[in-house]
Amino acid sequence: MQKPYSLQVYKFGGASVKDAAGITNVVRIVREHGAPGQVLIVVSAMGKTTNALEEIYHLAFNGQEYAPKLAPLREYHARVITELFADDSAEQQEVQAEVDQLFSQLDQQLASLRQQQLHTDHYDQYYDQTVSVGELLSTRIVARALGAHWLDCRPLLRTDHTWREGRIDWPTTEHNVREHVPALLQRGPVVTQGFLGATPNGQTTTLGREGSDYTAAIFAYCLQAQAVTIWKDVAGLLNADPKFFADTVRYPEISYQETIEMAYYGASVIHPKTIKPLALRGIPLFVKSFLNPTAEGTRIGDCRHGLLAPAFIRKDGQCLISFESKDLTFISEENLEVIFGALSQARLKINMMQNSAISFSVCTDFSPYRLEKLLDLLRSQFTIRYNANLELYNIKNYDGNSIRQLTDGRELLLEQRTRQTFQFVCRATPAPAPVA
Ligand SMILES: Nc1ncnc2c1ncn2[C@@H]1O[C@H](COP(=O)(O)OP(=O)(O)O)[C@@H](O)[C@H]1O
Ligand SMILES: N[C@@H](CC(=O)OP(=O)(O)O)C(=O)O
Repeated sequence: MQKPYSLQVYKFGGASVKDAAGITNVVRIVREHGAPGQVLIVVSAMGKTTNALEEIYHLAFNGQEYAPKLAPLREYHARVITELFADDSAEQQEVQAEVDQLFSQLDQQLASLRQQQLHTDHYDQYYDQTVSVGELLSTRIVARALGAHWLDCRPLLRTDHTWREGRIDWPTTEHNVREHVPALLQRGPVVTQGFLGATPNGQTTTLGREGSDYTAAIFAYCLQAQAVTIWKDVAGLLNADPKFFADTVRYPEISYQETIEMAYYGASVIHPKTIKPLALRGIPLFVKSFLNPTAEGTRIGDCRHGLLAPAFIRKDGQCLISFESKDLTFISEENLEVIFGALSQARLKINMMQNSAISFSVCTDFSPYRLEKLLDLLRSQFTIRYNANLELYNIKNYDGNSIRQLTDGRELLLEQRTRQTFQFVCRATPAPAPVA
């Protein structure tokens, strides 16, 4: 397909903009290592800001004191601004004023939430209105440091009302992006927020934790970009998370299909929804190191390759839930329909499942609110037991050796294998050091 714009989309995550030195490095990458042509830069909240906002929001929602947690976040942003811009310069004052305004609005919102004592059904909706401020803050600072145009992505990225996991309305989003963004790009680099969208009536939504990679893919799809580069603190897409596994190997090139599966199973380096829009328009995705921007990294695209080194994917914070019929009746299609319906209503995603004659087990991400909702829906019909604080491991392209490396010494609570993937759930313990 003819690409009308020679556009690169860059995505910088929280780790790359965690402090003033990081933001200076981002500016250097865009200026010195950027490809010729236009560039759209998608930025996440600084460092662990989203986690901090989640905690602050949780306190306010539950009527608790949040101010002692909000103050350090405000100071953190102010410190970065002080270090990044010349003392008393106009740009320092302007960006500080923008950030002050966002913090004041946030404080008002939190104070009102704290008073209201809303039902937990509203938790996800107000979460989006609150936690989204992290990206508004970071992009104000990064845009100013780059001398780039700041773009509020929310009026463009239209979603439905699925709070915390807004589903993109593609035709409207594509129309909006194509109508507004090309003219801005002609004038220079544009900085916008990852992770955010908005409903038709303008309420902010978020796209799921770590969703900024997906935002980069959405813009790239709509604008038919040449490529997307996500800048990470690792050398590329590796066969395991180096924070938990020793001797990892980098994939220099890997197909969309392999990557989508790794991301789906929980390789947190790429948000799982990122790949599909890029694959649909044949846009390559580069994973590169912001610590070593000239290094090769990984190219993800429409390619063929031989057998890859086994990939080890670990997902923590898991919960194994077992349902048993109360009267020893078999787990039938009718029972499964009820269970699946309740899981969907409670917004619990199945990561692995298995059934036997009178019992059905699912492994999901642990969320106390959602689990409580599921129990409310099903406890009259089933005996339900669950274990939390578990880990789910997937070995893609496994062999006997890789299975032994990971399973030896562990008590497996659930296990399954297909031709390409070996999966198991076990209790959380320090991970062994396999690979290579
Ligand atoms: N297969 C993998 N290859 C590389 N990194 C991985 C992999 N799986 C998990 N990771 C983790 O992903 C991290 C980078 O992703 P993330 O922290 O989400 O980046 P950012 O927030 O900056 O976008 C790495 O530091 C690494 O610990
Ligand atoms: N800030 C959001 C969105 C995101 O994608 O962040 P990061 O790129 O740092 O993973 C989060 O932490 O979930």
